[in-house]
Amino acid sequence: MAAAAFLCARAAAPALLPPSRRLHCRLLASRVAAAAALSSSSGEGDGGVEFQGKVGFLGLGIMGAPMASNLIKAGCDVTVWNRTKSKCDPLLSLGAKYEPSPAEVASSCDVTFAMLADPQSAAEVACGADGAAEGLAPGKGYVDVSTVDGATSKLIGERITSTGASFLEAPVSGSKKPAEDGLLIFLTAGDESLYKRVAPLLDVMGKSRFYLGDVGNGAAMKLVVNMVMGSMMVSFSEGLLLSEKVGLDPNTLVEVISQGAISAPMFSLKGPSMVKAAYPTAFPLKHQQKDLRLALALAESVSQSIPTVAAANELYKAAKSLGLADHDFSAVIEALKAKAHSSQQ
Ligand SMILES: NC(=O)C1=CN([C@@H]2O[C@H](COP(=O)(O)OP(=O)(O)OC[C@H]3O[C@@H](n4cnc5c(N)ncnc54)[C@H](OP(=O)(O)O)[C@@H]3O)[C@@H](O)[C@H]2O)C=CC1
Ligand SMILES: O=CCCC(=O)O
Repeated sequence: MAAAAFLCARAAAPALLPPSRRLHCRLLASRVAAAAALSSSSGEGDGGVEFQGKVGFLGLGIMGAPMASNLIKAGCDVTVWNRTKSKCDPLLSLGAKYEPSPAEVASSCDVTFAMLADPQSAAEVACGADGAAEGLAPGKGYVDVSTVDGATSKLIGERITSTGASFLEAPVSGSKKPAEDGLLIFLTAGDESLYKRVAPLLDVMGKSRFYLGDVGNGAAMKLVVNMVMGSMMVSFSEGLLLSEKVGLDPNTLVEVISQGAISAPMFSLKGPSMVKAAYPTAFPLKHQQKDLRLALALAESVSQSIPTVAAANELYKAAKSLGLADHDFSAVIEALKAKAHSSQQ
């Protein structure tokens, strides 16, 4: 059965909240104006929207740090934890509190977000020793925004709900810059009341949110989006290299693409630095390859053939073996260059 889905753009968010709700997390200044405009029609008298409760954040990498930072800047009471403790320091300077384990964060907060690297780390932080589940209890919520497969998400969800707490999966579309700008797209599934409860927080960190039904649907949507993105990047890389080889200026190709039907922000954003063989990391190549691996398993589970993705995955694997795992995923072009070089010899 197709998942029931609904989308809420940010400006519509305050209308979801009962007028009586008094939440303690003030929205960013830019959002207060939108909230105030809506509050006059929804009956909210104070012109602001607040979240009631303390917010935990586990995992302060490229994505987690700016997301937590936006919550703090919006006035939320945020407690952080990261495996490498030093990454907490910039957040502590902004006013965050620190707890020494995921369990202690979850126990001291009403809602805890997790933004971890992969299925293994997401499961470990949620369900392992001193993991978040050990600090959860009825009335609390756990929101996993990492990109994982549906089976891992379900496993995490079962452990979380066994404590009496609620679980929402909410992977994000959008990279480092949208995370910094509070413009992510949340692909949520799981407990719908938790979804409604954390909506004001999602609206601080993102520009839109989809509720997709049962746990697993958010993970699946995210993997489908990222498998398209990973294949697009490979195709774009092939185009850049071919244009150069036949004597065209690849910068002109980037410009031509930007004006036509296949225009995409990703090409305009990454193209100019790819031409210069520079790959400043926004989305690490190792995570893109992880997502292709998970998308291939998802396709296999329903006997769907995705040969383009399978071919793209091999190139990302080759790029990893060239030592490019921590570079931006656009560095996959280097695997194509290496292939061309070895076939010339
Ligand atoms: N970067 C992007 O553009 C986007 C990424 N994503 C997804 O978001 C997630 C995070 O991505 P991103 O922030 O880029 O990744 P990073 O690699 O920058 O951060 C990964 C985080 O996971 C933590 N971590 C890794 N392994 C463990 C472990 N075994 N135990 C505890 N913590 C661990 C890291 O801790 P430590 O600091 O100690 O290493 C760090 O906090 C991934 O699932 C990714 O696919 C989704 C959308 C966009
Ligand atoms: O998972 C990473 C997604 C990156 C993006 O959407 O730009």
